[in-house]
Amino acid sequence: MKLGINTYGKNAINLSKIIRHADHHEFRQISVSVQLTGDFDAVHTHGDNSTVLPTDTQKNTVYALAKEHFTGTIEEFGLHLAHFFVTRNPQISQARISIEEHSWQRMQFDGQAHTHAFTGGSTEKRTTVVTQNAEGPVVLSGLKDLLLLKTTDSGFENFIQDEYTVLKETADRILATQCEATWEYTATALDFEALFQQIRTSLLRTFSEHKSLSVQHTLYSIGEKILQEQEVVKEVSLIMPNKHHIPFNLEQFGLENKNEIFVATDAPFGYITGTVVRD
Ligand SMILES: O=c1[nH]c(=O)c2[nH]c(=O)[nH]c2[nH]1
Repeated sequence: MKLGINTYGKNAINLSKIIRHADHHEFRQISVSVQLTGDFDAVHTHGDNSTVLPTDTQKNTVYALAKEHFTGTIEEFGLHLAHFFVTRNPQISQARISIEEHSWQRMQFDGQAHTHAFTGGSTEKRTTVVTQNAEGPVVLSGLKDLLLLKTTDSGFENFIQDEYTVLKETADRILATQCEATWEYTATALDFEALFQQIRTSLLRTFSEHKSLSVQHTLYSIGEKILQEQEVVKEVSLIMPNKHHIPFNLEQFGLENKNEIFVATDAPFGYITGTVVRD
């Protein structure tokens, strides 16, 4: 017997930061997960902890480095953390830093941005996964739990009809999803803030404008557009569950449902995933 693939680290390190400017505050809230890979055979086979950087220390390192180094994007902070763990510990061959950022919006009153009060509650999170090993760092960025819905320009027709098919073809349905998108960058010295905003806007624009023949069709179109617009993106992966909205049967009450009244169902749901790559 021998040890196979193994990793260890601290998950869900919950960190908030106030960045205090003279006339206003910024507020950031992130969750960081550290996953380390390396030569840890003796740790497992002999209980030899001499090479173990405790997960508690990993957590403390994240808080301590946040003071100086979490000043910009989560990608930059992830790059700093991954570099720190790999360069200080020869036994660690790879550090993988995952960060999710919660969205807090500054309150606005009469067109004036409040200096230190925010609203939260949006499900959407910005994400990054930075992996550093002997080949250098790689940055994947993305977003998750972005709720999207459109009320037309979506249909689903011409699918297989067999003895178990009851689904009606439709040329006009609600398209709704809880989108997760991840894209891989080809470089690490990038304006991650500007790129994120451009890619997110592109995703929303394609979702809204696309004449969708299926979720799969829209997924591909979103990925294709991002790759056309952004040279520094190598590939785009999307997870787009189909959040079904089923027309409610009003005929039982002598009423006609002109595609106006629906029941949103939680489960089961269609689960559509795909990666769009360059040729
Ligand atoms: O966009 C869709 N893709 C499917 O594969 C599918 N299957 C289904 O029942 N409804 C849908 N909708």
